[in-house]
Amino acid sequence: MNSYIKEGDNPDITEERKKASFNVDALTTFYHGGDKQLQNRREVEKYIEDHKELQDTRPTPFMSRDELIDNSLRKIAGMAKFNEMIDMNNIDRTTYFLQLVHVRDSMAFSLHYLMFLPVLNSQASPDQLSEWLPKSLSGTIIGTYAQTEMGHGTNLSKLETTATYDPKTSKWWPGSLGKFCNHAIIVANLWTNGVCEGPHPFFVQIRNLETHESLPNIKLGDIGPKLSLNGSDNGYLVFDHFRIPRNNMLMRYSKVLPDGTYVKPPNAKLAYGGMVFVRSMMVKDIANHLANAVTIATRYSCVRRQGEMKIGAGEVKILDYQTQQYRIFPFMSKVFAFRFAGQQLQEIYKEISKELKMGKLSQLADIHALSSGLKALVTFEVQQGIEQCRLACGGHGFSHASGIPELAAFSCGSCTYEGDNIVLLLQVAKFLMSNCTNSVSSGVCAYLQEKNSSKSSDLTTHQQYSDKQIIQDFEHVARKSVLRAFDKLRLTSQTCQKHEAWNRCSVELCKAARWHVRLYIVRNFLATIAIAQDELKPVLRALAQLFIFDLQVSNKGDFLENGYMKIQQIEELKEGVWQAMSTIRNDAVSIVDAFAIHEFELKSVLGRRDGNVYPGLFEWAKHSQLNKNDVHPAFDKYLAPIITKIRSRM
Ligand SMILES: CCCCCCCC/C=C\CCCCCC(=O)SCCNC(=O)CCNC(=O)[C@H](O)C(C)(C)COP(=O)(O)OP(=O)(O)OC[C@H]1O[C@@H](n2cnc3c(N)ncnc32)[C@H](O)[C@@H]1OP(=O)(O)O
Ligand SMILES: Cc1cc2nc3c(=O)[nH]c(=O)nc-3n(C[C@H](O)[C@H](O)[C@H](O)COP(=O)(O)OP(=O)(O)OC[C@H]3O[C@@H](n4cnc5c(N)ncnc54)[C@H](O)[C@@H]3O)c2cc1C
Repeated sequence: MNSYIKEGDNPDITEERKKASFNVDALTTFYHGGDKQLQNRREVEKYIEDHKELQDTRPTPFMSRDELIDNSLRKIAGMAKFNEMIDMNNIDRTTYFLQLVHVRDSMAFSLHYLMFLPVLNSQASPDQLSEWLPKSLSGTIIGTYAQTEMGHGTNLSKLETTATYDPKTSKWWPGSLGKFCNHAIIVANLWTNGVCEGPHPFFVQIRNLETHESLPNIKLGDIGPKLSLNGSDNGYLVFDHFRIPRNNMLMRYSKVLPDGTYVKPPNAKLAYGGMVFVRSMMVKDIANHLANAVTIATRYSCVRRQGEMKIGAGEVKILDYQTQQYRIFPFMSKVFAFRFAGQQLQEIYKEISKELKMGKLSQLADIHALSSGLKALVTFEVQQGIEQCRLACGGHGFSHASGIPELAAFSCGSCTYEGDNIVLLLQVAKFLMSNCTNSVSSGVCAYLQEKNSSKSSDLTTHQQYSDKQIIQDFEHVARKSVLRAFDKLRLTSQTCQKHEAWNRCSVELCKAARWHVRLYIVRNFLATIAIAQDELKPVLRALAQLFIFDLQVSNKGDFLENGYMKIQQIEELKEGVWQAMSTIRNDAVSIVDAFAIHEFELKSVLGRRDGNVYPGLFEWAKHSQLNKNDVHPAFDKYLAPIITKIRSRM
């Protein structure tokens, strides 16, 4: 019996659950990475269900900004009582606990956990750690990561905040900076002995630890309402010749000696490690936001009946329209593709950061390129997918009752923070160009050196399209795109300066970077489902085929070029798309059930597990302040006098 089926559920959604062709719990375990991860999730969910002080007092879309901040801090204060759930030895459970308490409200301490602690941990010297880490873990030190300025976020080399050894700019954007944190890791250009040594991180106290007032020569404030994340006080910080001790420069890798001598790090970019960490963590997390949106759109599409396919036969579930399936299912498949890529990226990051800690830097460029590429491509695709899921829900999708507007607003920030996506794709392109010049490329770039690649695809039918053939075809397209950009850059560089040539080729370079990342995702998706248990292979294969075939059909020009594929082969791939969607249709609700997203996270009337949407919408509307009185006071105040005057003249 499917554990998702319960008494009182909407009959349409129950009918869907009875169609499942696979074991939902088995897919949940596979999707979440095993029993231990699942147990972590269940513990956290039960814990929060049992502790009201960790829950929202009312749906957050009805809250003002002050209420959001209050709600966020109340839950943080509540969490402080439950520090048994903050276990640095069980990061997965701790991260989920933080995420399920705050969901998409972005709590006032996001940056403390997401960047301040990791950067301190990785950039501070052992002595600095022993002094600052215990207070930072206990919460007496609350920090943020303040790198971006009003005038500079991307171009770190031109940061105007200077840290002059013994010698005015504003930091702008950092989360929690405005009102709540009392410390910050400040990234500033270091000047010592009259030389600029580039961006470096500094540990800076910014508020009085007793009164919490801004320290002298520091101005702090909130930057104002944003598209989302309004539960966080993204702020500004103005330094005016603020002095800090030499020892407040994080000195694990580089140092300034008492006489001002600068000791170089093994690699200047080790100082950027915090950004690589967050980019590596973000991908799996942002894929989960797409999983939320796909869950909402899929479940709602099974309880929403609209229009008759056959006159007189009664209105159909909108998920029976092929167009509705095509709006949702490709993004359902992307949830798996991006989650598996994000999972793999976190594993790679963990391995490489161990090597970096031991001073082995050979993989630094690789992890920078991989984390930048996946962050740039996945955040953009997720933003597109959440919007399609909103559109799939029609008018109710536009209401905060659906949960989708909050998801859309939250996810789109990820295309900008932690590095603008275009800027990061250009970083991947730099990495690729340098691998084009290498005589031998290893790892993720080995395909660039393939000299005897096939001149045409040997795809026959989509049923027989093997993993090997798929990867060969994607390697062909990615290699062609990268080498075309390389040749364009080489030729352009013969007619103008290097930086101008780079700019004139930058669109092609971004296209090449995207194909490189897509190849990585496709390869990883196929490898991941190859190790799944047999009973899950059919549904996972259908999802992988949908992801891959739709990607090829949507970019058919790249596959048709130079006759690599024939139009008949593209038509064959289209058939594969329709076939995959038809296979997925009967399992759609069970696939999203397998994401096992708790109602606290989904925050959606349309996507609720029981499918009882319409009664739920009325319950939701009762929270509106406008419904406190039948006649709104503003009517009596402004409109009634005018209407009375008009009537008196009639
Ligand atoms: C659990 C997950 C939770 C997810 C979220 C939860 C919700 C929380 C809500 C909100 C959180 C928001 C957090 C956001 C925090 C921030 O936004 S922090 C600020 C982020 N800022 C950036 O990312 C700035 C982007 N700009 C840059 O990184 C650099 O300026 C640049 C890469 C664009 C350019 O670097 P630059 O040094 O100026 O010049 P280049 O010549 O391009 O690079 C020189 C060489 O250095 C290599 N490199 C560059 N960056 C890195 C790096 N990070 N790591 C390693 N190597 C790097 C680059 O490849 C060049 O190498 P070569 O010389 O060998 O080619
Ligand atoms: C929700 C949110 C939270 C944030 N939290 C923090 C935080 O906690 N700490 C922190 O330090 N920062 C934070 N930031 C700032 C964020 O990191 C920057 O906004 C981001 O790095 C982009 O930099 P920018 O704003 O300077 O954009 P810009 O670089 O000004 O981007 C504007 C446009 O210029 C283009 N562009 C810029 N440079 C180039 C180039 N070299 N080549 C081609 N095109 C280019 C971009 O592609 C983009 O289209 C946050 C931002 C947001 C939205």
